[in-house]
Amino acid sequence: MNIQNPERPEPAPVVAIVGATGAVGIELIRCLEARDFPISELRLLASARSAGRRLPFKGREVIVQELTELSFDGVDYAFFSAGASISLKFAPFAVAEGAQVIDNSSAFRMDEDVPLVVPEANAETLADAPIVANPNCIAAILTCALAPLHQRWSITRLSMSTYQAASGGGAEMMEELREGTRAHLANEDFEPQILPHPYAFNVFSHNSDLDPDTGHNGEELKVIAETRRILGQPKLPISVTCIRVPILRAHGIALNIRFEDHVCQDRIRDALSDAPGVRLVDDRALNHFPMPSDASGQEDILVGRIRNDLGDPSGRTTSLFIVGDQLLKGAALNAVQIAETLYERVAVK
Ligand SMILES: NC(=O)C1=CN([C@@H]2O[C@H](COP(=O)(O)OP(=O)(O)OC[C@H]3O[C@@H](n4cnc5c(N)ncnc54)[C@H](OP(=O)(O)O)[C@@H]3O)[C@@H](O)[C@H]2O)C=CC1
Ligand SMILES: N[C@@H](CC(=O)OP(=O)(O)O)C(=O)O
Repeated sequence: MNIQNPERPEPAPVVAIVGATGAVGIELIRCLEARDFPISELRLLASARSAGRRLPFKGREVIVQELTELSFDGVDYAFFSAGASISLKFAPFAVAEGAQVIDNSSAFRMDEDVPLVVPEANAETLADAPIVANPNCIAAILTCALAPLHQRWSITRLSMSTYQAASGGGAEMMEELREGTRAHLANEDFEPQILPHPYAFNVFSHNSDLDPDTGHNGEELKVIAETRRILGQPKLPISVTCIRVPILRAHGIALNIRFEDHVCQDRIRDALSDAPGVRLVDDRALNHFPMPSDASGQEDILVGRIRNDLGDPSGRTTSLFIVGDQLLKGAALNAVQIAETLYERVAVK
């Protein structure tokens, strides 16, 4: 398939997506199309189960191929979105073929040689490196919303609880929520397959493995480590509790930010209202604040409920609520923004 864009330098890149049939993979295809990323060939890769499936791209259908070690011949950009073990095994083959890897999994995020990038927060760290990592979805949404504050004022502590949607767990978890809800409403038995608990009309601790020493789950530990790395503050105190909620799509974060000094709420509002990738939703009169139903399918992170934390008598803590579609800014959109920046660099050389 040749889809040449006459506005861009030739030849346009060959792009591969590993995990193209997954929740993130499908959004990657949509993002590449919506943002008109220059592509001469789109190679869609997944497991043998999906080989032969057809997925739409720019008014055509692209046939999904089984991922193998030989899948990366001639590939310029390889987006990996099929889990850490697949990235660890196959990214080296993509790199060996000269491809730029942009990895959505957790495989390389804490590797010092691999930039971990949210363009709004730390674009300056996007060095030329064969693999660039896309953060955990909560870390990406959080740091995108924090960037305009972090760039102006010194943050000395973060404390948060998350409200994580089914989409964070992929296509099968979304299906489990749909099916579990349908069965619950029909008063039928339903045995969860993906999650350890009934999902419909329920709320529980994030399903990642618990660390026996700290009692934190894997998601919480990733949020702490990755947020510190993206903000360039390796010792920033962060308290986090990650919770799974029965929402199909878009994660919420109830957040308290402590600054070094008092920062007036109007200045915080001003900083957020001008920030790229952020939309202020903070209407006290209408009690309208960020919601997953407003954030789903949107590129922007919604931020609101901005107020002084009355629990901190020093007046240095601000409370707010963030909601972002983690399939977009937490994954596909962020990855495509990284690729766009890298491609622009190549194009001007
Ligand atoms: N969901 C989210 O919000 C976020 C996810 N991520 C990361 O992105 C990755 C994908 O997540 P998500 O899309 O949600 O997951 P899904 O379960 O929805 O999709 C998984 C994808 O991986 C493919 N896959 C699985 N096993 C293999 C294999 N052996 N060989 C080739 N392809 C395989 C699947 O193909 P098939 O259909 O053939 O089984 C499918 O395309 C994960 O690493 C996740 O941690 C990162 C940030 C946010
Ligand atoms: N763990 C997130 C999704 C995600 O970002 O995963 P990972 O950090 O493994 O890529 C969720 O369950 O909602």
